[in-house]
Amino acid sequence: MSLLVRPAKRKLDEVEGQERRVAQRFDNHINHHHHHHHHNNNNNNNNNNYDRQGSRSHGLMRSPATTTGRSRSQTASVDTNEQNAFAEQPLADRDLTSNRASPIPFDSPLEAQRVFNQSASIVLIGIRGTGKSSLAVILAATFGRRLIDADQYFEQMTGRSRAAFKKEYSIIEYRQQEARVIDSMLADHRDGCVIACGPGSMERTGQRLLREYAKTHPVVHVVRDPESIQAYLQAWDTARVRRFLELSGPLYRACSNLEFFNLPETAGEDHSISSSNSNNSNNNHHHNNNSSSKECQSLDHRLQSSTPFLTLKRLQRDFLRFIAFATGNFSHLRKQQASFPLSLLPIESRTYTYAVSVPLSALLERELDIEDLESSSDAFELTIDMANPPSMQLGLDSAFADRISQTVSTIRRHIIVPLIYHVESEMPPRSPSPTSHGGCTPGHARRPEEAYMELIRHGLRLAPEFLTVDLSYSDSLLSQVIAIKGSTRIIGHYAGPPHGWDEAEHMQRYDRARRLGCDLVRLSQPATSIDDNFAVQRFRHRIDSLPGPHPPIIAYNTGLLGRLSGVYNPILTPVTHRSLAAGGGGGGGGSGGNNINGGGGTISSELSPCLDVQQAREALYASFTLDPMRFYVFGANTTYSLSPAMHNAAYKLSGLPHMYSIHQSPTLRGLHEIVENPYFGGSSVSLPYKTEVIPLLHSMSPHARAIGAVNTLIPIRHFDTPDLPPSSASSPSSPAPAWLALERSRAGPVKALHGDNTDWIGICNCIRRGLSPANAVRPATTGVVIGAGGMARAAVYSLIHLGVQNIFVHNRTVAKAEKLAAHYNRQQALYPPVPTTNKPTVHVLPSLQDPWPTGFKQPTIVVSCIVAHSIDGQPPPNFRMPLQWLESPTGGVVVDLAYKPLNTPLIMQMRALSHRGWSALDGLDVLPEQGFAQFELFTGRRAPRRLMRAVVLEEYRGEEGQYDPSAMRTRLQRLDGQPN
Ligand SMILES: O=C1C[C@@](O)(C(=O)O)C[C@@H](O)[C@@H]1O
Repeated sequence: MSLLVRPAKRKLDEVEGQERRVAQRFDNHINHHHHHHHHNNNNNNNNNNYDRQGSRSHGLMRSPATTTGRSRSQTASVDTNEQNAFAEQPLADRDLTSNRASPIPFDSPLEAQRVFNQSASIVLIGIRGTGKSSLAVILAATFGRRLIDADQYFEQMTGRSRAAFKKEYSIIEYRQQEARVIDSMLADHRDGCVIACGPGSMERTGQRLLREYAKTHPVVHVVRDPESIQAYLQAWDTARVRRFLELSGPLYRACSNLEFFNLPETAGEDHSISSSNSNNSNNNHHHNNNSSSKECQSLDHRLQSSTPFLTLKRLQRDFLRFIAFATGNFSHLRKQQASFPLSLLPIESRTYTYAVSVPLSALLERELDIEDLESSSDAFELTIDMANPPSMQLGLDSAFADRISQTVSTIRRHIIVPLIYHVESEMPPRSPSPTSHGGCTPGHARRPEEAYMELIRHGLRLAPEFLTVDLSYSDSLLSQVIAIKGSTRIIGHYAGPPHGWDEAEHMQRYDRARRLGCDLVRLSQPATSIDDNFAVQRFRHRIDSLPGPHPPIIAYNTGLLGRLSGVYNPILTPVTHRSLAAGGGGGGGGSGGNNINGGGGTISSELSPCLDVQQAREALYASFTLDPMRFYVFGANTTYSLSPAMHNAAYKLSGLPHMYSIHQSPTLRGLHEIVENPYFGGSSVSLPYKTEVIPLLHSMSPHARAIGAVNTLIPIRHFDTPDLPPSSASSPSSPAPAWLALERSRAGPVKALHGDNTDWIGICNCIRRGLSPANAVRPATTGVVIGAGGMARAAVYSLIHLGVQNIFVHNRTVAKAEKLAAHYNRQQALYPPVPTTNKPTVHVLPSLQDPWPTGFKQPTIVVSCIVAHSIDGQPPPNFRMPLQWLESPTGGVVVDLAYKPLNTPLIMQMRALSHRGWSALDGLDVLPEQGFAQFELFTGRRAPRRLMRAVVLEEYRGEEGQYDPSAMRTRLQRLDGQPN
């Protein structure tokens, strides 16, 4: 049949050609996005790029102007099939509810194993306006995958757009053609691609093929809030979008095995910038050039740096993390995890870890601060404590599913610890269906298997690190869950009535969970007496002494009487948080035993935790299980150090009785005084001892060794520890040494010292934060480091870690720069994970008058490591970047390590270039970032990041003691949702 157009060779070549354009599209896309949010802001970089590419039909997000243009041309010919969601003719409600909008009735839910080949193509599906295309571009650019857009593919294959095709042929012919196109699109691109499918691909054949594909490939349903979708589409109203989302949800969910909620960009900087610009656009239509640049200057002043082009940063981070969890491929994530040494250890290998347990109902009903909830706990447990609202559709209510997805995305944006997804097996009291089973709190009914399973299935789609499954359900349900767990680890969970830990029942339950394949087992029951706390300890010991490998056990008593066992349960004890206590105040005890917050269909339970992290930690120290330790910053001149304030505040918030103080000494010998103290916990090392201290060390981390400088000292108390890394340990990319997991808070004589370096982590994170997606590191990326001391060495190492292959060093004394370059060029062999083709090279830039070296791209990363204040009467160096090194068309990021003063000539220079895409970060940005890792190394606990940042900004005093609280507050707000 002539209708089934065979793809012409040339057309196919064009499709192939897309690959090469990905990077370009990415840059371009960033600008689109920027325009979209800040279209009145003439401050935009890269207008050329935008104009050059703007007319091409990418199906990417567009500026409002192009959006309107596109939707008009598109809708002119779109048929009435509801699956083409956003037709010009608004759909009548009748159309929306007609059964044609519902999924074809698959007889069973999609039971994909969610275990994928590493190179398996990733498919993104979703209605229009959810951001599939941006996400596809992010994935393609990050992993060098080929990008295929289903609508474009249709056009390449048939020589016509969908719309044109439908005009020319009958709807039946169109559907046949579409079936053929999607079949070849999926089948011919099974590996190495990112495939973005809009509503046009959701014809019946498409649904069937996608379902099939989802058995072996990640098929991600992309969801977004109706407001953002509406704003993007500029069509319909929000209520209608919402209804459409609800109706189409089941269809998309039936054809996908994963789900990502694309959060709106409203927080922090982006919000403040776009809102002030929109005011502007109303009033100053004619001279918006002027006013918007003025506006930007004043914003600039307030924000210290204006960074609208960083809009997609959070989305990029969120989505890449999601993909890592979803596919179980962590190689990309691992680099980021180096920022948090504890991330490199399996959580069950650490002792006394606590999971803050947060009910969904509380998150939906109240304004809770997720970073605050997470701070200092070791995992975040979301408990689904609400019933699935009755819905017209069978299965999980679409709007409820959206809310769960949105909540999970929001949590993940703010946390760095693992996420546990837990569905309460009990139904809220007013629910119908009172099928009672053993194991329930009296007065509550257990969720019916199918209702429970729906929520579990949905949870697995969100790829949490852990998911609990209630052991009171049948073997067949448990096996089903374990069969589709993918990369998620399953905690077999049972919270039952008091039975006695010495009786056979709990052991049988544990054995059953183990037999079925649970990765961990969690058992609890209310305590009826203090003695129950010792009984559970005996039970745990019995499990620990079982022969052979067996899943770790989490066992504790609930209720006020059971708190002691919660403190001593070694891994992942569920705990509550002060801010969840109903009346506030009163700590965990106040919320004692029940967590209800005024009904609302939530579950009240005596099984909710009634202990918080601080209380648990305090109990460990008060009972002499752990010891209060002493920490220091050691240097020749550390009087102004902000580290004591930063660390002490963090200890306090985390319930750690440690103390951090300044230890100043004119010689290295001063170190002995602090190390001799049996309570010595560790020390920051300041100038000038970062390299001098090396000969005193027993061992060094691979990072510190590669850099040749140390800023963190950790005491070694047990040489016999088998895990202790020998000095010549692992490569720089290897996981953290297991001894990190050992309890760090135990006093005793110090036998030796271990050295690490976290300065490079601080620099790395600041670069990452300031680098726009358009400047993502590629083989041609270059960076400049100013200075040649210990910090400069750390800076070069950061660039190497980020994958920069050509690093240029400038120093006033050229010989020192040459020494630094030689240090790294010599130890090339130290980077086994870097393929031989892209070993980094460090070059020297002898003079600021020189042109930028030919053959190299202009730098997009600059790190300045020179002190900006006068030392010993010497004038400050007043460094500025030579203009001929600042010609990067996409700007870049500057990190200036100085913080006295904050506004160095370099920072001022770069801030003035923000309209060209430059962002600037200073010493106050770097200090907390290196401090988080240090805190983890010192304490074996997660650092309360927001608090540490806040303390640094609050305690900072400029050269003359001046302090600008509002500027500092703004800086802090900008950091929301940027945990790394
Ligand atoms: O360089 C510094 C600054 C510091 O020494 C301080 O004085 O706060 C703390 C160190 O951890 C860090 O490497």
